Amino acid sequence: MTRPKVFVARRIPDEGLNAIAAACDIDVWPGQLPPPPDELRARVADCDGLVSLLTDRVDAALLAAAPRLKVVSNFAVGFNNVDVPACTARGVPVGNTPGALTDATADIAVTLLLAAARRISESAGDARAGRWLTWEPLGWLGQDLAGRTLGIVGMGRIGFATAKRLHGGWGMKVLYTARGPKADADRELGATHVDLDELLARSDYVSVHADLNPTTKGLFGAAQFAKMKRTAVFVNTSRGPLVDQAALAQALRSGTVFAAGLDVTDPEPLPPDHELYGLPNCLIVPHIASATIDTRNAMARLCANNLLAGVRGEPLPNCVNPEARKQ
Ligand SMILES: NC(=O)C1=CN([C@@H]2O[C@H](COP(=O)(O)OP(=O)(O)OC[C@H]3O[C@@H](n4cnc5c(N)ncnc54)[C@H](OP(=O)(O)O)[C@@H]3O)[C@@H](O)[C@H]2O)C=CC1
Ligand SMILES: O=CC(=O)O
Repeated sequence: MTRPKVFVARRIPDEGLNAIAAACDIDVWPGQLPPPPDELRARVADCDGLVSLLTDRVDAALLAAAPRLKVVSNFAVGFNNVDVPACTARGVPVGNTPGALTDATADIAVTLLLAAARRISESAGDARAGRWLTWEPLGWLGQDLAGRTLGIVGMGRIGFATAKRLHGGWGMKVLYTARGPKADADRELGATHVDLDELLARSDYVSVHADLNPTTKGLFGAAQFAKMKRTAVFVNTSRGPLVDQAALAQALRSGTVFAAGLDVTDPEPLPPDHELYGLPNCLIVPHIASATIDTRNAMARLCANNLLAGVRGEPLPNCVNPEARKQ
């Protein structure tokens, strides 16, 4: 019996790779950088399965180049890099890795929020550069967290985990947006579902967790930053395109908002000369929210399970388009 052929678009942890290799012939892209689109298309041409990363665009052109493709297993919970309707139309199920990275991502949201509020990046840079001259009564003053109001934009898995940490640890009051009220957040965190304008006006901290979709692209522009408190801290661990970065830079420069912490930008990587890097009240880390050893191993296991189910024609354990199997 011929073994399924699978292209893995980057080296992922061995726990996932070995499970796939035990059942399939695998071709692993060896580069640190993603395969260019034409190379990706060429590599999947005779494949039954694809392991894609959030840096790989899976679109109609790729599907057309891969007539045998039975499954796309995305090594991420976000799947905005995949044209899901095109996959569904071709009958190709798309897998993702929900839950495995919820805690790690919520930890980074809290880290960014605390670090931006307390000016950690700026003050550490000053210390390293010899600008720590004495204990300063008015130096490096930041914002408190205890008892303040947290606004969660997108109360899904990661939004909830972030709110739980900040409500439980710092007694923060929680406001949130989502497409509807969330009974667990209301019950467990005493949270309140509000519209975005109210959330922006009332929150001391705004943490963004909504997925990138047509309703969230460009959700944060100059008008939204203007509605926030001048003492507010803005955190984004979701996706860069939710934010108009020029508007954010202007808001940070002018003191319209106090500080920002970003794990995601648009584009990624952000060019080293980008204006946001020049702002002392903007802390940027390179999309590391799921980057712990255990989390990446857990993602690799979920990713392999999705891939293997797909090449066998079985339902994926975590599928974003289960309707694809009916095509
Ligand atoms: N930086 C990183 O490394 C990581 C980033 N991520 C990002 O975080 C995102 C969220 O992940 P996860 O929590 O697991 O996903 P979920 O699907 O559980 O949460 C997404 C939430 O966004 C809400 N939402 C969608 N559109 C809107 C809108 N217009 N206004 C308000 N809320 C909206 C959804 O609301 P509803 O429930 O009502 O539909 C849902 O609750 C991922 O899609 C990914 O982009 C995830 C992991 C790591
Ligand atoms: O950004 C990471 C993801 O898993 O989504």
